[in-house]
Amino acid sequence: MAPRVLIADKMSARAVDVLTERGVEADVKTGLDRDQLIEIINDYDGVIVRSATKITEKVIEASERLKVVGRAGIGVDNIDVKAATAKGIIVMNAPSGNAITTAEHAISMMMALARQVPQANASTHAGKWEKSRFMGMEITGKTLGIVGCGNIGSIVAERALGLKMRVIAFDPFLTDERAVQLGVEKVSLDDLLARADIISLHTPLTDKTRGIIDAAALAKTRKGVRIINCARGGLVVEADLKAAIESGHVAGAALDVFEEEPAKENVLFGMEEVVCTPHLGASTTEAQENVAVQIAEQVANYLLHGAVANALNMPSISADEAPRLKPFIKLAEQLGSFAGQLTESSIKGITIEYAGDVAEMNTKALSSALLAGLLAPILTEVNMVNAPIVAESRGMAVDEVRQSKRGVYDTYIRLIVRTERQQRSVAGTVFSDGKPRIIQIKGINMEAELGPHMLYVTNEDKPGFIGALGMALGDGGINIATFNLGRQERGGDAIALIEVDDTVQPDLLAKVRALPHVRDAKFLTF
Ligand SMILES: NC(=O)C1=CN([C@@H]2O[C@H](COP(=O)(O)OP(=O)(O)OC[C@H]3O[C@@H](n4cnc5c(N)ncnc54)[C@H](O)[C@@H]3O)[C@@H](O)[C@H]2O)C=CC1
Ligand SMILES: O=C(O)CCC(=O)C(=O)O
Repeated sequence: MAPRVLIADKMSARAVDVLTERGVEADVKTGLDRDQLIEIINDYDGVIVRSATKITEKVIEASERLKVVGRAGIGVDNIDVKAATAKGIIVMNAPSGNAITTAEHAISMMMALARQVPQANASTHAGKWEKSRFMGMEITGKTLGIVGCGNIGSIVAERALGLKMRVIAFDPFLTDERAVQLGVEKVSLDDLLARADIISLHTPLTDKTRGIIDAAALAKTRKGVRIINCARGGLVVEADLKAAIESGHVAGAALDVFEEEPAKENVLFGMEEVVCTPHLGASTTEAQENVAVQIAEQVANYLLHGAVANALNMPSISADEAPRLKPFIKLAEQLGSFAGQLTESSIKGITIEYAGDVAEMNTKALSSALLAGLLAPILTEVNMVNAPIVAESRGMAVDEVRQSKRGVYDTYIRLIVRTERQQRSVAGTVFSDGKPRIIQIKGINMEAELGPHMLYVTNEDKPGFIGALGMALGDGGINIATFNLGRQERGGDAIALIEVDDTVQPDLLAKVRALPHVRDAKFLTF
């Protein structure tokens, strides 16, 4: 029986052509509400969506037959990837097809803002001929500040340079070499805020970028600054932006994305200085055809041949090696994620040491899993398939070293990350219970299992530290699940890796950092 795929959002008809040409049955049913989708999802092996249809946990739960969810675009915010992963459903996206179009939308928004095109259009249509009302700003020679210089941000930079703008960029993971290649000046966020005439956002929405443009950030900007957001709604605190426009500090804003979408109501609606579009960044015929063809090909290849491309949650491993490799894949991802969550400047290179038995396994898959773990806290869409290419395109040197067993462990993986500022190392192994353990951090031995919520503290080995830390966490209502300690030598550098039952909020983390003998503390999730 031919596999069946549901196309649940409006997209280029080429998606249907590609599926049917390859022998996959395709049904187009758009505008379904949650219950309607739940009712029919069991009839399909695959579903392809854009951003309107939400593939929630409930939809995933209702599907016994579903094997793959395809996103005709980049962001997968509308898909519960965690729930899909838990059920063994692959989630794929089409990561590059709409980047140019979205960058062009950001440039259009900048022009519309600079010359008040939408407002002047409405006024002219109303027969007002208000020639003196609309005084614009010339773009040439102005400074554009790009926050997030990845696929889309770098295309915006290239276009802006063509418009004779000066381009500065803040992206902690932009290397000096790439900045030179693009012709942009790499700056700190504070520097960007202080210097830019126009700020354009192009980062994913992560814990670090949520609210990156808030009242505090806006207070650091030049009077008359203009803000553009064609990335994700939560990057800008909308109430703070409204206040800054009302005070006259911010001259205007152009927004394609909103904290809540579809945005039928919003605090910024109705403001003369604000230009809005309804998440149209990727809406061109060309981009929609690119992403529809790409995702249809990927979904068909998976359903017909088991080939995996651009999957966010699936390693490419053969059926034979899967059982043995699986716990080491998890270990590799955890080592990468541990280092990735701690890294705050651009990664120059990494070394992955495979020692003992693991050196004989599919280290390509392991290195991909490790890179995906390392880059996931930093980039929008990284998966085991694309992580090595992403690392390479960012000038990150990856060395693999295989060696025979050394020390007390039969086999282990060690990751060494070199950034512009420092070198960090973390090693782990898989015990006979099949569970990964961290066995060394920064050369300090320990044995720790990583849970969903971890607190990582670096400190001086001094009496009283553990009691004070336990007390601070207790006062903050945080229960400790496991407590793992290691130190270089008596009184020297020490680390604590603590599994806690709940999220450690930033104010409590600040209290932990302020404890005597503590050097730093980070909250990590796995
Ligand atoms: N409006 C629309 O219709 C569309 C919106 N998008 C959105 O645009 C955004 C960017 O997409 P891509 O360029 O493809 O992603 P990308 O992953 O290629 O680039 C993101 C960049 O942000 C940087 N970054 C990460 N954390 C940062 C931080 N804390 N501060 C500064 N920079 C940081 C990364 O280093 C990376 O260079 C995504 O949120 C995506 O979902 C994408 C397509 C269409
Ligand atoms: O499909 C769309 O219109 C939205 C595109 C988007 O936001 C994305 O690809 O991340």
